Amino acid sequence: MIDDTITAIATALGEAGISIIRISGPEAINVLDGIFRSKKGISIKEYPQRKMVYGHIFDKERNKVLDEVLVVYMKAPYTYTKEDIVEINCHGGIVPTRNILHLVLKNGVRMAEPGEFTKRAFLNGRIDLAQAEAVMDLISAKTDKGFDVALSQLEGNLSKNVKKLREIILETLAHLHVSIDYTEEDIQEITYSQLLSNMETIKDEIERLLKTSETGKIIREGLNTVIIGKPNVGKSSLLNALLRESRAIVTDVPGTTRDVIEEYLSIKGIPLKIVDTAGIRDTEDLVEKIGVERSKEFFNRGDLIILVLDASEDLTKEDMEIIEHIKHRKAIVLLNKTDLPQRVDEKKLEGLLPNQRVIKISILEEKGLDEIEDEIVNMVYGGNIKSRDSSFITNVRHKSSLEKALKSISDGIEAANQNLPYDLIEVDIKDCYDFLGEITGDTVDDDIVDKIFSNFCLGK
Ligand SMILES: Nc1nc2c(c(=O)[nH]1)N(C=O)[C@@H](CNc1ccc(C(=O)N[C@@H](CCC(=O)O)C(=O)O)cc1)CN2
Ligand SMILES: Nc1nc2c(ncn2[C@@H]2O[C@H](COP(=O)(O)OP(=O)(O)OP(=O)(O)O)[C@@H](O)[C@H]2O)c(=O)[nH]1
Repeated sequence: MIDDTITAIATALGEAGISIIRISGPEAINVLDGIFRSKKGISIKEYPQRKMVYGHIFDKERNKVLDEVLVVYMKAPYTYTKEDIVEINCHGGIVPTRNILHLVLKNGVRMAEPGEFTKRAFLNGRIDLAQAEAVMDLISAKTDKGFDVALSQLEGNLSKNVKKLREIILETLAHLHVSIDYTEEDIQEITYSQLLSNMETIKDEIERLLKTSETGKIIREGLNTVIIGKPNVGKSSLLNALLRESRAIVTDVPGTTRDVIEEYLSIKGIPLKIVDTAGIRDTEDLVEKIGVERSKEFFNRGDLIILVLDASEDLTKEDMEIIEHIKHRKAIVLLNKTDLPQRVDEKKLEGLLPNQRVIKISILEEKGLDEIEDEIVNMVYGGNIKSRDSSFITNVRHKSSLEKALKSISDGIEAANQNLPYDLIEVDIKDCYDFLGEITGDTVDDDIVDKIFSNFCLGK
């Protein structure tokens, strides 16, 4: 049982309309009662819970009004933490917020650790571990899609899938158990073929979930995208067009993009971390050379390569070299400047790069940009096109638990295929069950739980 009372500033510190100081725990209402003066001069305890009450925060020791506020008291267990909660809404800004926090801390309340409110919601059983992690993802989401996926997980959609799966496993384990020690007569024994069929179903579902993790990772972390091409083909112009604002320098002198520029943008909700490299070429200029080295490094690390070619000029040796390098990479080829007389044979180009889409564009005339965006969306969702809804594995911890569960169930299947004794298979199935339980936090060590919440922000 958690019996201390915690507090934190729930809003970002700085000049703002209002700030919220949150208090959770058994002493919350007593603490508020000691520092709050309602307009009518009656105790906050006389007001109904979950109603905003107007008044002032008063420091008795200093005989000083700290701020004009609105406060609310929410009674356990129907609150965020399932404990008594008090929220003080004061004026935004560092001074009143800090002063009120200090006053609360002087009244026997302890400063909350990062994520402690949400941790209490988990420990008190309002949400499971995957849902708690989703809270953090909600806050850190950079795009609509990232937010939607996190919200769906907070609502328990991932947890529901995992729980369903664990129920099937538990049922299989029950059948297996009677087959091993013949105790309970009302549960039927299981044959090897039934066992195998059950395990295959479990394996399929785990694999299905795992397949969503590639897209899930991109939704959460962004797609590392590298824009590559010779000088002057229009790389910076492309970046600007995608950003719809000019942050990279655009000129017609080759080599203006000296180093690597990184930008974040969102394409139909998919976060892209775009790197605009210094033109890949041989150069005598040292500064440029460093840029070029870094370009190559980024090129090797990118998840997606966007090669820009100038359609109005013949392909050069440098172009051919880059083309050779991207043959086996996830790449999109853009034939730019198609507003000018065309000298590049696109059929020949498509022949050189049979696995990549070649898209004709003119950044100058703003043609082909939609097609680029559509192609990126298709590449990201790829095999997951059916699951364009919001169910994705976005969390590496969940992915790793699923991988371990998959390994266990695969071991079990192999054992059953060899007609090995049931009690050996039982161990694999039980492992699979436990690994899946790590996701929802049913089977997870305290130190892992602590580590997860320590990455949360203060006040959440
Ligand atoms: N002022 C304020 N705004 C906030 C929050 C908060 O804690 N305080 N939230 C937090 O970060 C988010 C909302 N999330 C919440 C989730 C659950 C409960 C809650 O009280 N749940 C109870 C009762 C639900 C009900 O009334 O039906 C429960 O689940 O039992 C409150 C907020 C966003 N906005
Ligand atoms: N005609 C035409 N010119 C374009 C088009 N796109 C870009 N340009 C021009 O091409 C020149 C080079 O564009 P940049 O975007 O600076 O090219 P870059 O590849 O980033 O060049 P570096 O920084 O040297 O690597 C500029 O004068 C652009 O205005 C296009 O679609 N058509």
